[in-house]
Amino acid sequence: GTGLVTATPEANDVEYLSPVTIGGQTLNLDFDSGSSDLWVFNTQLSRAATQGHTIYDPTKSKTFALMQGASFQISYGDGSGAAGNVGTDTVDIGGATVTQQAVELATAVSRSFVEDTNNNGLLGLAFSQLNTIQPAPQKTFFDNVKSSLAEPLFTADLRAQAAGAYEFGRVDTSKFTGEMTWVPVNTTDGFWQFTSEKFSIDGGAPQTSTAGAQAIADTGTTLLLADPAVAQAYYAQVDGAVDDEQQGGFTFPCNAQLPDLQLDVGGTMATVKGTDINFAQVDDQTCFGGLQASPAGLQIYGDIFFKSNFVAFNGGNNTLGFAQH
Ligand SMILES: O=C(CCCl)NNC1=[NH+]CCN1
Repeated sequence: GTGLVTATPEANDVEYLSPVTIGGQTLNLDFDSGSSDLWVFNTQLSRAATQGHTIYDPTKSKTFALMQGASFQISYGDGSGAAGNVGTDTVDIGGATVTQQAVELATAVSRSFVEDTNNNGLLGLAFSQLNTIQPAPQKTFFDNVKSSLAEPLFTADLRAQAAGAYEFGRVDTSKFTGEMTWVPVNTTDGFWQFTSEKFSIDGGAPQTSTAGAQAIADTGTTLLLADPAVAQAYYAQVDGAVDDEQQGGFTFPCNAQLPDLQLDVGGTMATVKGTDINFAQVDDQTCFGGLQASPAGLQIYGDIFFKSNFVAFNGGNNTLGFAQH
């Protein structure tokens, strides 16, 4: 089978939310290819924490079962996190269905999740080895649904300030232009990880940032966090750009002409449109860059990258497909 859901951007495209039906109850969740837990806001959380949120009530589901003695605790690259207990229930995403999917019920969530009232939980789409359930890690929705899909893959079609889609089981070739390039994924760390060591600016001469530099395809991260050499070289081409510690990264005059950026994905260059690199206004003249330096050694290609690139995640042969859209 297949499954298709809309991916609706929040303000400033900070994240994208998609409807998921759990035991007959539909919540909007953030699909996150950079983590591997499915957790939801639910009736166990305090009234203060759930104010404004849509919550899952396991007592109202005919198909819910508690996973005795199981718990989870997750923290994300941005410092946010959640923890709680675990059950199983029937999970449906646009027609693709898993019975007895591990559904993690938060009993504590960090402030940023409480404040983001459109976000009612996360659905992890990285590899199951990263699942945080104890005493025994559980499989992601994609791992569970994969064998029932027409093709063992899902695609992310995220758009700048417009509705996009996640699709399970097929590559809709009408969603992109040109050819799709497939690259091998290194699953050792549990991410959709690939080599990305070259870059060019506005189609200029390719430069190497760091030999062997790795990147992950991460729909759960808002920005494009690249090797510091990439960010330095890019903003050197933008008049008035500065690395502003107070703002927490590179800013530039909002009327700046932003060049396109090419990044290699497993050896083939993918383009990130300059227009997508203007992330958000931070004061009347100043804008904050969608491209920033990655703090760790790992590059994290988040939603900014996906706005220019349609990406297919193939769990059958552990490859990633990229195409401009
Ligand atoms: O945690 C990460 C980075 C993995 Cl290296 N991505 N996923 C995510 N979910 C919420 C914030 N960020």
